[in-house]
Amino acid sequence: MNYHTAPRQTTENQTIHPDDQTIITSQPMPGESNTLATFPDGWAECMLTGYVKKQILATPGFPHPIERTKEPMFRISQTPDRGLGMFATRGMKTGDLILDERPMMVAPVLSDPRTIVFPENFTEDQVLQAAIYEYEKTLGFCFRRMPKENQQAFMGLTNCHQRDGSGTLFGIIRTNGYEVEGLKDKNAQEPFGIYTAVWDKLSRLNHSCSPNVCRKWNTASFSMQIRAARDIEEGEELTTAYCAILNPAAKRQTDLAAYDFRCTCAACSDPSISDVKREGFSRRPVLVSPLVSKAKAKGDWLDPALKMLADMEEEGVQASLYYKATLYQLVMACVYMADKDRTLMYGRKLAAISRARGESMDATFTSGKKLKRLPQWGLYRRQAGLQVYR
Ligand SMILES: C[S@@+](CC[C@H](N)C(=O)[O-])C[C@H]1O[C@@H](n2cnc3c(N)ncnc32)[C@H](O)[C@@H]1O
Repeated sequence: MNYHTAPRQTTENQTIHPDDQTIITSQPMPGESNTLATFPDGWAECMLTGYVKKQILATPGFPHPIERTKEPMFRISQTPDRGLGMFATRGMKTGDLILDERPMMVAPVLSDPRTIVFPENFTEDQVLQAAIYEYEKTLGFCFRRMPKENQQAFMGLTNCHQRDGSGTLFGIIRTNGYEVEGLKDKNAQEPFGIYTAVWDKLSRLNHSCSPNVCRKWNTASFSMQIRAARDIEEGEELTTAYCAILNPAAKRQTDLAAYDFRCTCAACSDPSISDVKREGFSRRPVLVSPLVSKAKAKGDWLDPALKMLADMEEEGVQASLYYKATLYQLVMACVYMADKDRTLMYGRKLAAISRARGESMDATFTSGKKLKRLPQWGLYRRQAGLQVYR
């Protein structure tokens, strides 16, 4: 594989590389003399294309410092049955920041075998093995640039791909990597052209199909944040999702096979009820503006969304986008009913889950004054209603 190793000098960031050239670079660039002690937010050794490097450097605010919590929010310790895990060291509210961390390494999810020339008589299997061998070799260059502390932390992570020919570094990446949303090659064709990253601490999060944290990548700070997806008690294990949580249990187990464990969470242990509920979450009722629909009883506007919200909370799927969408629907129904107290109550929940997801929201639904300025606020006077489709 052809690649360019960029020196760790700040001036190196001025070098323009061709879009499709693979580069090994440190980002944010710490400069040659820095160590983790003198550059405490850390940096990632990255294997990426010239195109992605340009995107990173052009991100407004890059390199923004990472955000720190006032007190430590977690510890890493042994679980009874799933190796190490992260645990809350204090009670938290939805949206609270738990950790903002820069990765140790960023690399393509898969190396693209189409960029390598193999002997014509190679079988498909030989091509795959040779591509993995080449990829492992290139990852080695990335790895050797890491500070000693990170090399040790990286090699100490779990590797559940020790017997499938993955190679040690690739095996650790496959076990511990989270996709870095936002970094994508110019002509990305998944699974090629997308990126994954490995963290010292965040890679200790175990999986749950009812996760209690949301993850959010931020290119400006070149870091991933986790925040509480619901209220969390001190001592609770912090969990994230390694797969799409609204899929049926059987599909989730198939996706999790890549991590070499069977999920035994409540939803997987008794999927008959959970599967039906989760399937329904993605077909939630739709509310239509009162201007285009006939008046209905107020309960018809609110009850389906309230029932959906309660079911989602019982299933523990607050980290799903549909939870936020249901809350938004509830807030809008309360707006159309001119029910200020309930608008603000659900508005605060909506603001908290938006914070948890790392999505900004203005104060329209959390401040009585701002709410009055919302054009929809006056619409209830027109005596219409919200049509509910099921
Ligand atoms: C990213 S690591 C998570 C941290 C890991 N427990 C450790 O000790 O480093 C992923 C590995 O943790 C284990 N794991 C994660 N979630 C699990 C779960 N819900 N049940 C059983 N094992 C799990 C599996 O061995 C999986 O391959």
